[in-house]
Amino acid sequence: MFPAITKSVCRSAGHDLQRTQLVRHCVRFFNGFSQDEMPVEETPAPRILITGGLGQLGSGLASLLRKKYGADNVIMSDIVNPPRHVRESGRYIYADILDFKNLQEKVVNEGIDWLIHFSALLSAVGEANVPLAIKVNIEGMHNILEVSKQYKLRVFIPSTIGAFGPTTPRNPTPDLTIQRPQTIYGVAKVHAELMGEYYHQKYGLDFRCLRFPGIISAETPPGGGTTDYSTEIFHDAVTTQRHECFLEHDTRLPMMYIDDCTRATAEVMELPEHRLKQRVYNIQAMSFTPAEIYAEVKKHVPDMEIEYKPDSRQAIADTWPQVLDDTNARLDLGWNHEYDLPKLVTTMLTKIRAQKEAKQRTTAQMEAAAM
Ligand SMILES: NC(=O)C1=CN([C@@H]2O[C@H](COP(=O)(O)OP(=O)(O)OC[C@H]3O[C@@H](n4cnc5c(N)ncnc54)[C@H](O)[C@@H]3O)[C@@H](O)[C@H]2O)C=CC1
Ligand SMILES: CC(=O)[C@H](N)C(=O)O
Repeated sequence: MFPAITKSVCRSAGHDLQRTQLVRHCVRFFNGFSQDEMPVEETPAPRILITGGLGQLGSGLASLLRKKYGADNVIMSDIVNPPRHVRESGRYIYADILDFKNLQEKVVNEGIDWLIHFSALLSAVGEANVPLAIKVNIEGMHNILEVSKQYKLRVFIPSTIGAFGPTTPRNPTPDLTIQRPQTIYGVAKVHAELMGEYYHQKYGLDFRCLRFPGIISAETPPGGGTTDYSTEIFHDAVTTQRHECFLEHDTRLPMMYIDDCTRATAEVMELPEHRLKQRVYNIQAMSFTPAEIYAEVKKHVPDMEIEYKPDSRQAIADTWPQVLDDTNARLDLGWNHEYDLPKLVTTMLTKIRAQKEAKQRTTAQMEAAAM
């Protein structure tokens, strides 16, 4: 259809081929190509912006994408001051998703191609501050879609098991089913799924979305959700050997280790657009109850104790799926999880024990230096 962009075309336009950013703009200017359509040998690394990067999911994804595309091409952003290790690990900028002009400025100045939108208020935090959740999760998301449309970005907005409600079939929950969530978090996510699909159909926006289960990570703490117990239990296992669980022993929920989640995100972003047969996919790794994860942890920490004290999060969990049906993601995207419950437990305990030992060594060194 279009002639392939050639180096001589770029050179004749006076652009420096070493600078991938200019090549990309040059390509778009001359040919109107999307990155998918460009000849592979000419495809420069995408420039990627992650919003809400200081949350549970951002750092792991940034680190994976930086290994693939180079540290300079992956820009983390958020509205809070980053800890030192984040500042030292690559580019970090301030980006408030509620400020549209600020977003436009960042996208243009940084030459962004892919936008990974992680800013959000999670389920429990959202219920505690509904007006702020509406602002961040709905108005902020509108800004993300608009800026992505305006600058023809490939955009990823994650959805969640929280996008389903009590009338949804819970085991298994298919991609296309009843969605009547009862939290503002869930309502906003259904809205994001529908808006993304609408922008795709009306404007051709390259919107991609995976519905994640509860995510479990050692390096970054969870941000105030209904599935947070599944990360907290590991920290308690390594410190006090006692966990007070805010869900009932038999509350089954879909869960996933962070490495599977970040890999899934990178993989869905990398696929050529024609591979996507739908814009929103469920992905599943494992499902367990608090009693089941406790039993698995106890194999490694025999003194571990658990007490069940359900709080307001129980009512939320009771409306969510127990198992997601991710057949379509496995067929269309080649999705496959690597972590099951036993592998999750050994990995988390090993990592958190190592963190604890490193902290103890640092404290000992500081005390020795102060003497
Ligand atoms: N963590 C999980 O278990 C799951 C997460 N997801 C989704 O993945 C995405 C990332 O989740 P997490 O990292 O866990 O969230 P998180 O709550 O840990 O982090 C969200 C980040 O958004 C930032 N933020 C808040 N207001 C902002 C604003 N106005 N502008 C820019 N940034 C702002 C916060 O400072 C925070 O660092 C969210 O969309 C969430 O709904 C989906 C399913 C499961
Ligand atoms: C499953 C999620 O979306 C999140 N962890 C939450 O519990 O709110």
